[in-house]
Amino acid sequence: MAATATAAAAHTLLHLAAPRKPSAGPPLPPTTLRLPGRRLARLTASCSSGSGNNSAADFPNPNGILVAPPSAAASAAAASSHIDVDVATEADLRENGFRSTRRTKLVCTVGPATCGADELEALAVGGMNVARVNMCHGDREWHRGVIRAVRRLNEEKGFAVAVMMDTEGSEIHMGDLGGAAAAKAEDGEIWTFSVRSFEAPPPERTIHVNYEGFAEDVRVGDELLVDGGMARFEVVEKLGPDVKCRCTDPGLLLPRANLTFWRDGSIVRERNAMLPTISSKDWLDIDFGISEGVDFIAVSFVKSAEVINHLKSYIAARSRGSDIAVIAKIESIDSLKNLEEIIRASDGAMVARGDMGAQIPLEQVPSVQQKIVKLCRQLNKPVIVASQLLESMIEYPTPTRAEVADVSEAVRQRADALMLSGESAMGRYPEKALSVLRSVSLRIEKWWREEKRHEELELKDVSSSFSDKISEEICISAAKMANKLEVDAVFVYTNTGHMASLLSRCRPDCPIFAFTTSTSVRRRLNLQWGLIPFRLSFSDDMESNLNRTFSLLKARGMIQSGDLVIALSDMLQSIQVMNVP
Ligand SMILES: Nc1ncnc2c1ncn2[C@@H]1O[C@H](COP(=O)(O)OP(=O)(O)OP(=O)(O)O)[C@@H](O)[C@H]1O
Ligand SMILES: CC(=O)C(=O)O
Ligand SMILES: [K+]
Ligand SMILES: [Mg+2]
Repeated sequence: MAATATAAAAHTLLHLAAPRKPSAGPPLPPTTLRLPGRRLARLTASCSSGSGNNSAADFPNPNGILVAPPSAAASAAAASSHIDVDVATEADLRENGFRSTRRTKLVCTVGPATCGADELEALAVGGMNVARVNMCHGDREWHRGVIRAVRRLNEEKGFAVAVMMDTEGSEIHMGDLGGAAAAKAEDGEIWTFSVRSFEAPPPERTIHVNYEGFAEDVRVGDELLVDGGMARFEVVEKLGPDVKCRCTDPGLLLPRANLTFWRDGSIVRERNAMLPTISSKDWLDIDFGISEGVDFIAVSFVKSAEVINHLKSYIAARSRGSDIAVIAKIESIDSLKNLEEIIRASDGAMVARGDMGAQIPLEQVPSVQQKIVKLCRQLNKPVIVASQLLESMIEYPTPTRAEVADVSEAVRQRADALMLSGESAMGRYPEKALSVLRSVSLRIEKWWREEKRHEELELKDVSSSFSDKISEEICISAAKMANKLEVDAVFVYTNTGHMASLLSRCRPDCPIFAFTTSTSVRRRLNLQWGLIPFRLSFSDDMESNLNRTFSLLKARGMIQSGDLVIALSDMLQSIQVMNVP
């Protein structure tokens, strides 16, 4: 790896054998920090004449983001066919400048409000990194349509949206209300909860329950909570398969809402705990997900690491060389008991606050969230904070102050990703909700950097092999150097994505450009904090990789001469600091 430094570039190689402190290397040119954002914003504002490859991003959309018109995107892609970057990320780069691109990733649940091609495209343009489909709702044909529409969007319009399939899991929930959007339960009303199946629509004030042991297990006097307390009932009478309940807290019943029952102030779980985490229907859904090539499978109501290991071997056996990542949803008491082993076994985790809030007292949810986010970062697993982030936006076009504060806190905790549920699945303002997540993330991330609140989080060793340990130490050092030298970006060349995730774990001040040869690794990296994934074919020769990357990115106006960059690769295990020639 001879450093054939270009005359213009100060080029430092830090070899492992003879490590030198960054300050001991040849002097770097003064770090005149550029503001590529301003430069590019000006450029794009005036480049309708089409200055070279920059003409790809000239369209202000209603969200104020610059997007490529399809034809220009296609021609830009053809012009630099060796590097792929998501068009929405490229727009973010141009709008905000690359030091200020959004680091927090955004997951949107797709539902009836967003399953059309235009709505999906609007979400992709608005910054959706991952589209989630929830197998609790809709049938496989519906989900197939959504997954294929996302793939088409990626292929035809240049996005890199990943797909997450979320399993139904076998917790107790209500039926689908015979197609009604919701039902209202009023104080004092008597409702029947029954294990009978009904022809749609069910009789008035009657709710189907999916759990056969329900009528056996509840007792008169038990409290029945819908969606963790959105409505509350008391069991007054048992009549064979029917359970009569009086509404004690009025509320809205949504299709397939989760049910829990409580006795003497504790949740009743004996039989519930016997249900398998992955039901037969879930296995069929998983087969479906594998055959449709989803990027992530999120497992609902995980209880132990065992089920994650089982699923991972199942996926490996069903699809050799598959890149499907398994996300553990932390939403049950058992998952909290076995938290560390579950997260270690998984490829990532979700703080599923909806069901979690039905199983533990609500006031414990915030501290549990913080604990899970921290632990995931320690163990180098991406973590998603989910549910009710902007709940009021299901109906209203602006969030409450409290919701904005909640989103800010998740961003401040440096969670990898935030998720929309009902807001994007069936709300009235999916795009607005997404744009609130985007703008709050950007603002809080900027505030954090300006305040230089580098939290002194001591990162524990996560690697088992010596070679992985070297990678880990390189990433920690590179992130420290990046902050101290105020570099513009870290470039990482990675085949598996591992080195990119180790860098993301350090949460450096600058963005991380992650180059990988595989489209599926690239989509998977979309869930991780601060990573800007590119697809690029590269070789073992770092010198030529760098030169090629520089010229490709320069041609697209994404970097310019003089930008200060740290480059890493998982082939060479080296750190290089250089200015873009
Ligand atoms: N594919 C779909 N078809 C119809 N409605 C949907 C669909 N996906 C989501 N929804 C609606 O959006 C709401 C929120 O969706 P989401 O899947 O995030 O929530 P959830 O059902 O509470 O999640 P989970 O079951 O994983 O805990 C659902 O309650 C449902 O009403
Ligand atoms: C997302 C989810 O499953 C929950 O919050 O319960
Ligand atoms: K689910
Ligand atoms: Mg849930």
